Amino acid sequence: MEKIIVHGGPALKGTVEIEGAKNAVLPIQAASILASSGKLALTNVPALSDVFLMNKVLSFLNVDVAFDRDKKSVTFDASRHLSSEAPFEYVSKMRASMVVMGPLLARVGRARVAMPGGCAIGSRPIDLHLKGFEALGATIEQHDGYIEASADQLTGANIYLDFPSVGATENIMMAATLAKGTTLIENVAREPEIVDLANVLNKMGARVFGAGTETIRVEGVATLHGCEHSVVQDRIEAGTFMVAAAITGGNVLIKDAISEHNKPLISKLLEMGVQVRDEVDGVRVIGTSQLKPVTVKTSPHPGFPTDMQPQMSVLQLMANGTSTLTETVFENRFNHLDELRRMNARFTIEGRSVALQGPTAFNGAEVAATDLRAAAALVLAGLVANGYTTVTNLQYLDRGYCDFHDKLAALGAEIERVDIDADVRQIIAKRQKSVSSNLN
Ligand SMILES: CC(=O)N[C@H]1[C@@H](OP(=O)(O)OP(=O)(O)OC[C@H]2O[C@@H](n3ccc(=O)[nH]c3=O)[C@H](O)[C@@H]2O)O[C@H](CO)[C@@H](O)[C@@H]1O
Ligand SMILES: C=C(OP(=O)(O)O)C(=O)O
Repeated sequence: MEKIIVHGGPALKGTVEIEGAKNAVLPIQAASILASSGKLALTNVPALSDVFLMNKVLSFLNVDVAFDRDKKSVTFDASRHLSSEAPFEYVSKMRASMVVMGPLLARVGRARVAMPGGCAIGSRPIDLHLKGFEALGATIEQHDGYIEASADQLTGANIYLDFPSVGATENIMMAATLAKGTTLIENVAREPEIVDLANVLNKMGARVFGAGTETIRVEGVATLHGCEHSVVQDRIEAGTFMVAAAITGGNVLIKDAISEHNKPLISKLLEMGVQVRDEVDGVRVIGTSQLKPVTVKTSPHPGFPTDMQPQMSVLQLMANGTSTLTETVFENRFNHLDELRRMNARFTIEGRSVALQGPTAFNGAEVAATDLRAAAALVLAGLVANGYTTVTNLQYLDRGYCDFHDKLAALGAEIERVDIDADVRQIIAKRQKSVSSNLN
């Protein structure tokens, strides 16, 4: 078992590099299915467990996948005959593998995908994805824990999403690229990752208009081909390092971060008294010892991102006074707070809101991550806690952060990642060696 051990104290200083966005690359990987000729060649690909898993799903579907970790690149060739089934083994591990469904329907005319379950942060239904496919003319059936969608030829339609779901927008947009006629999708998600996906689809020969606004229009084309693309920077990783700089009273340049993508977070940091400024090669964040309390409410982009909520709660707990935080996107995304309580955090939850009582003198403790951003939040609290904090369940962290502890250590944090089992194996091996040398 691996653990991160962090000793609180040092103010972070220096420059940190950000990877390509997990939430952009995953649907773009799935989009490779749409290319019946040529290769889709991606650069700025983060080495994350979710990215590896999506590569496995695509290989299973008979897409040829070549990943180069050193070059941070991956190439997909989907020109062969493709299979249409994404089994439970994958979908249960990563909900985002659902986004193969739209591309499969469009390219193969059939998709059989294991029904995704909920996860720690919420029940996460997929009704909007399915309604969209049905509107495009697909027949949807559910058997033995699988969703089966089929259509000889998808046909353009007008679709209104009840909620601007990121995954549903991506799935429907991809399905519509090869549909006959025009599809109008209203009340869509407007996240930067949607824009990145639309850019790739257009490079592949699709005709997608309006990504980044509330309405997307897709004019169907007959076929799509490969292309080259560099994945957009990860605004959530960038935001996490912004909070790390702010929380420790540090001075950090987040290289190549796009401030436009992090406006809602930056606006809250400024309100708290943190200095944030655009520089030629990124965004600089300079902390303050006098953090002011703020009110934060998550909502779909361009609102405050739910994926920054757990990290933000740690910063709010450091402010001089009571802050409030309301989670409107997921129904169960306060799990990290119970762990933070073990580190001395004081708060009161009422429904979807929490009153966070600052300032907090965090104490080091043994804590366990419950999900991806909870893992990051616990490490952040450890950066300012008295003594040592040990964070376990790092499989969650690895879904979305690459070399997180190394990047923090390079900024001056006293942090280490240890493999307890490897240490135990080493101790046993050493003992065995000394026993055998005593016997000789
Ligand atoms: C891989 C990826 O990009 N993940 C992101 C994506 O997840 P994901 O695409 O799953 O998130 P959605 O935007 O779809 O979900 C938002 C809300 O809508 C609900 N909903 C969604 C679909 C549906 O058919 N029915 C329904 O009720 C969900 O339960 C949730 O409460 O957007 C989330 C919201 O910004 C982020 O937290 C995730 O990091
Ligand atoms: C919730 C997240 O991701 P996913 O939708 O992949 O679970 C996240 O990135 O914080």
